[in-house]
Amino acid sequence: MADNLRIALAGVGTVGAGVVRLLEENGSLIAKRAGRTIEVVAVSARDRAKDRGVDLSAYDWEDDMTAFAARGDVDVVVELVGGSDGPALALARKALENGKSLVTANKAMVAHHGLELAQLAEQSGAALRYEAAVAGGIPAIKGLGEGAAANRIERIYGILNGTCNYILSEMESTGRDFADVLAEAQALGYAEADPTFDIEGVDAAHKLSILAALGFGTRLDFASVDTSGISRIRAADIAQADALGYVIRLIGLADVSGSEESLQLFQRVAPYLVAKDHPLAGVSGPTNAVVCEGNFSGRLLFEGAGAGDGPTASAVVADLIDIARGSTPPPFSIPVSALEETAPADPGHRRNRAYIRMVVADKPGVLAEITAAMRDAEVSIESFIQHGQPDGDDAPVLIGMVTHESPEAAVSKALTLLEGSPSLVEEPLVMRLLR
Ligand SMILES: NC(=O)C1=CN([C@@H]2O[C@H](COP(=O)(O)OP(=O)(O)OC[C@H]3O[C@@H](n4cnc5c(N)ncnc54)[C@H](O)[C@@H]3O)[C@@H](O)[C@H]2O)C=CC1
Ligand SMILES: N[C@@H](CC=O)C(=O)O
Ligand code: NA
Repeated sequence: MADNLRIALAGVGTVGAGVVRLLEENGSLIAKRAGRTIEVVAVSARDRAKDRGVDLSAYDWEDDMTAFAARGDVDVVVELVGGSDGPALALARKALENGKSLVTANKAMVAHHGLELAQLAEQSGAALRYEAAVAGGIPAIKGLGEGAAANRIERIYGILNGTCNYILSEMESTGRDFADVLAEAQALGYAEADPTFDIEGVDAAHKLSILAALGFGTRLDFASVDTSGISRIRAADIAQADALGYVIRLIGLADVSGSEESLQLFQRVAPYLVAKDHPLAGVSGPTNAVVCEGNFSGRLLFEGAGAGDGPTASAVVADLIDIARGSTPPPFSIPVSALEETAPADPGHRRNRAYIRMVVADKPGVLAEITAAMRDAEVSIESFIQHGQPDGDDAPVLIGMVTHESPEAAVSKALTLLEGSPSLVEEPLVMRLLR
């Protein structure tokens, strides 16, 4: 290996340009800490002529980024393109097969193909690092995989998507519309190329599945994450949650249960009501927070910027510094062959309090019908809010109720009993209360 750590950058968008800027500005400090200079050798992106606010003229340009995998003057390929498959995956596979280390911010690719890539890295002796893929600038991968390595991790949860957190907290503090705030999050560089990945919870599910594999030592299982997003949340839900003493946050939550021979993995991404005095309630804007509970460390909380060019570049370069130092543990902390198989846990027995929002016809008997369904499903209601309807006597009304703690299966049963009822103008929305 040459004295300098020679890197090739695939993708020079929000994060890639941030990496170039960071290496320019902090290069000599980083060289001292890493023990050698991190040198950009070549770059590749879709449009060579685009103004990115950084000068790329000193670097070789490759139109085809997969060429990096074959270059003798490249030690590490840094993949900042995105997409679970396509050119990013082709490059990642080739680079690792050829023994080049890979640093990536691509959670979609790691969630879908992380085990295959980790195996390729094990076979060729290359490093695979993905700190930027989970919770942006927060050292969550390092914290969980190294800092908490002595613990059995029992539960991981947190706020894993900056775009959704920005949207929810802006709606909360300004009363602005969902669409306006989403456009702003996109302009600020927080959102994915396809923002439905953010708002429908998929991006957070990618990250949660990675954290679960790393923290629990289980095989990655993105497909079984129970995923819902924030697109159905209205200003009225935020106002009702506020009146009840809660804020709404998109939460990722995972735990393992059962015996070593039959482990069950629970993974969910969904909007939750978070009590205003809970540490996650104060997390606003594009900030993320990751909580892990270790059997000796107790609760660890990592908080910081989850999206944006600077923080994400900081995580990418931290991985490069580890590679330059030769300090790279296995991608999932233990060899892929030692990761435990799990089955998806059945959430029906989980006991929660839940907020249920319904939009109902404003006519006699509707509330009786709803409360009868709750009674028949053995769900008891703790509080209930109904707002007056400004649009006239016949317009539908929005009601919100909070249940006492009950099994999720019971709430599902109540909603099944109400299915098809002419009293319900739209499908009810259930948000659980975070414990
Ligand atoms: N923006 C953020 O705050 C964060 C982004 N990430 C991840 O980092 C990666 C990059 O994200 P951004 O920089 O935001 O994206 P971006 O869209 O700003 O940049 C993507 C770059 O890849 C290039 N590219 C895309 N498709 C290509 C193709 N088919 N062939 C050649 N070049 C191609 C584009 O020209 C551009 O230079 C993604 O995996 C994203 O999920 C991770 C954490 C935070
Ligand atoms: N789109 C993502 C970017 C970082 O992972 C987010 O909003 O969190
Ligand atoms: Na991170």
